[in-house]
Amino acid sequence: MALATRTSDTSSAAGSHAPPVQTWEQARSAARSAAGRALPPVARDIPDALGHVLAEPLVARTDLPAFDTSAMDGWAVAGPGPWRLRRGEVLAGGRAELLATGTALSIATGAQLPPGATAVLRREHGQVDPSGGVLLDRAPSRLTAGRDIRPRGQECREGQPLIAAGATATPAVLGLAAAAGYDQIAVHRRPEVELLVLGDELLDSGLPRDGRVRDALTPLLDPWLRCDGELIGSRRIADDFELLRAAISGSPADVVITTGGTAAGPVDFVHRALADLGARLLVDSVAVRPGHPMLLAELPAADGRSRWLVGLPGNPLAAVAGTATLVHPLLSRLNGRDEMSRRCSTAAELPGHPTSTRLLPVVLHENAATAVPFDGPAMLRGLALSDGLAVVPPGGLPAGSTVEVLEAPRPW
Ligand SMILES: Nc1nc2c(c(=O)[nH]1)N[C@H]1C(S)=C(S)[C@@H](COP(=O)(O)OP(=O)(O)OC[C@H]3O[C@@H](n4cnc5c(N)ncnc54)[C@H](O)[C@@H]3O)O[C@H]1N2
Ligand code: MOO
Repeated sequence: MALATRTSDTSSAAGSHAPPVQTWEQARSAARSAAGRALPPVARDIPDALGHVLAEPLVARTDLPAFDTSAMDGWAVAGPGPWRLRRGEVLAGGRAELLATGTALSIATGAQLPPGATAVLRREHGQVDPSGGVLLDRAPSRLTAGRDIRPRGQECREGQPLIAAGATATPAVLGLAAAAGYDQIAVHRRPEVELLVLGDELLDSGLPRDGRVRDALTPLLDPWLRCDGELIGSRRIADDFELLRAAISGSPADVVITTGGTAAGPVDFVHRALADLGARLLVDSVAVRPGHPMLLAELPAADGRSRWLVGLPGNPLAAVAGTATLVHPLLSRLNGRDEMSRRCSTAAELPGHPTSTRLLPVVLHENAATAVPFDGPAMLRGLALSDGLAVVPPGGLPAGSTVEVLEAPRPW
C-alpha cells in the first residue's frame, strides 16, 4: 500500500471516505455520538467503584442510624434524675438490657441506646455521689427528653433514594454506600484504554541528546487516562508500519490512543494503519489550534464490542488539545458522565486564531481567565502553570467576555 499522505485527495486513506475538516464543536459532538451511550452496568466492590458512575440510584438499605444511638460519652438515663447507677457500661458495638425508670448506665458515643432510656447525660454534666451508686445532673434544666440521642432513621429511612443514578462515585458517595449497607454498587463499566506512544526520537530518561527528546506524553497522559478509564496498557511503539498495525489490531482495549504519527512525515503511519485495518474515520483534522491533525476512527468490532482509536498529534500541547477535544468527550460518554467545564469571564483579551478555535492555557483568579505565556504547540510550560484550557472562538475574545474553560480530568 502506498504511503498515506494527508493532502486533500487522500480521504480514502482509511476504510471509508474521511469526513471534511470539522469545527471544534462538531468534533466534540462527533466524539460523544461515536460512543453513543454509557457502557453496560456492572457490580463493583465498594473500593473498586471509585470514579465510576452510578448505573442505579443509591437507595438506603437500612434506616440510618439503624438504631437509637448515644451521641455523647456519658450515661443513658431513664426518666428524671437523680438516678440509681447500674453497674457496667455499654460501648459502641455492644447491646444493653432494658433500663428501668430511675436508673442510669454508663454509655459511649456510638453505642446502641438501651431500651427504656429517655436521654443521654454527658459525662461533664453528671456527678456520681461518693458512694458510687447515685448519679446527679449538675444542671437538670438542660436534660430534655431525647437529649444527645441520635434517633433511628434521623438521616434516612430504608428504601429512601440517597443519590441519583448518573452521579459519580466520589469517596463521600462510597462512604455513604457502605454506611447504608452496600457491599457492591451498580456502576457503568469504565472503558478500557491503551496508550501507544509513537516516535523513535523519544527518550525515557536523561537529557535530550543527539536530536532526540524526552517522552513528555506518557507521564502526562497516563494519569489523565486513569481518571477517565481503565488504563490497561501504555507503551512505546517504534516508527514501523507493521508494528503499529499489529499493536492497534491486537489491542483488547475499547479505546486505543496513539500519539504522534498523524501528519504527513515519512514515518507517520497512523492513517495508513487505519486504512489497512478497515477502520472508519469519524474525525480527520479539526479546525482547532493547536492540534488540528487529531483524528477519531471506529475500529472493526472485536467479539461484538465496539472499539475506537483516537490519534493525537505528537506536539505535546497539541496532544493535550486532542485529549480535551476527542478523548475526554468519548470516554466521558462511555463512562456515563458529563464533561467538566466551567464558565468564566476573561480578565484580559484572549488572543484567537483567525478561522479556528484556539485552546489556550489560562490561569483563573476569582473565576476570571488570563492567558499564560509559553503556549506554543510543542510547549508544556504554560500548561503546567495553568488552571485549564480556555475555548477561544475564531477571532479571539475581548476582556470582560464569557469563556468556557475545560478542566483537566480528575480521579472522580
Ligand atoms: N507538512 C505538514 N507537516 C506538519 C503538519 C502539517 O499539517 N503538514 N502539521 C504540523 C502539526 S500542527 C503537528 S501537531 C504535527 C503533528 O505531527 P505528528 O502527529 O505526525 O507527530 P510527530 O511528527 O510524530 O511529532 C511531532 C513533534 O512532536 C514531538 N513528539 C512526538 N511525541 C512526543 C512525545 N511523546 N513527547 C514529546 N514530544 C513528542 C516530536 O518529536 C515532534 O517534534 O505535525 C506538524 N507537521
Ligand atoms: O496543531 Mo499543531 O497541533 O499546531 O502543533
